[in-house]
Amino acid sequence: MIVPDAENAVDLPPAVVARLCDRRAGIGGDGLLHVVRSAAHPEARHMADEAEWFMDYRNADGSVAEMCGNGVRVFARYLEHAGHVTAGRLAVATRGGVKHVHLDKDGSVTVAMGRAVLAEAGVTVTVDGRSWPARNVNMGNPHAVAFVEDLDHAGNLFTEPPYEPAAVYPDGVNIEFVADRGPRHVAMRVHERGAAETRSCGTGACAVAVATARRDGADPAETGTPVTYTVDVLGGTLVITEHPDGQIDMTGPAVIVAEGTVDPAWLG
Ligand SMILES: N[C@@H](CCC[C@H](N)C(=O)O)C(=O)O
Repeated sequence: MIVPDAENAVDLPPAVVARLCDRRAGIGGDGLLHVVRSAAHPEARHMADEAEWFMDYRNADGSVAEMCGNGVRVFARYLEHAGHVTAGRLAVATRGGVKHVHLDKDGSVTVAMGRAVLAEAGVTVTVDGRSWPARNVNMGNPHAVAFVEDLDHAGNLFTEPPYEPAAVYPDGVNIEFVADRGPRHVAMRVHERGAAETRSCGTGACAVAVATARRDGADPAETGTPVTYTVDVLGGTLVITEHPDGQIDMTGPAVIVAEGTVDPAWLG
């Protein structure tokens, strides 16, 4: 859900965000993108020279997250739709730093996601009596990537699958389950921190692509050749390329599906 508020005048405490994102009592969403001018937001003022707009991202439960990969692509789509930018390249400020986005003429949106950080300390994730080791990948936000034979083995994902040691992720984690679909082609399901199962997670898809590449013995830093993975998510397909310098590009569609106004009395 996108809330335009250029001058940062709308108060969005966690309870209001959670209510707006509630699919029964509110509008419904996996998260909320508060669209604010960087200069008008205390957390983004230092990025204002580089990026005019700040994506103040909140998870569906009202918690704050560092980054949202799909969010930043649809954020750019909204800026174009509202006439703030034209197609082409633009910079968006996020809590994970400034991200460069390209609005392609074919309707797809590519974002330069930065580098993945892979940590040695992983966890073991358990669902319905099955356990898998999960790779620890940070994309600005934390991920645990588990390779499974069958995506159904991830269960219903209504609640967060238990993992240990819990201390590896003191701020919580997004958990991806990955199954092979073909050469450099995988499918994933995700349980997102602060949102439960979602139909796509962009930072998650990047974490999955990098973890899969390393599992497959592919490292662009070593070969000097970019590596591209197609990642199927429940909501569609994302294409992830890791370059020799570690930079990751993510491409996929971004569509605004509806617009409306919220009754301020309800919001109050
Ligand atoms: N739930 C995530 C933030 C949102 C990630 C997102 N869906 C994406 O597309 O990257 C978190 O708390 O880190």
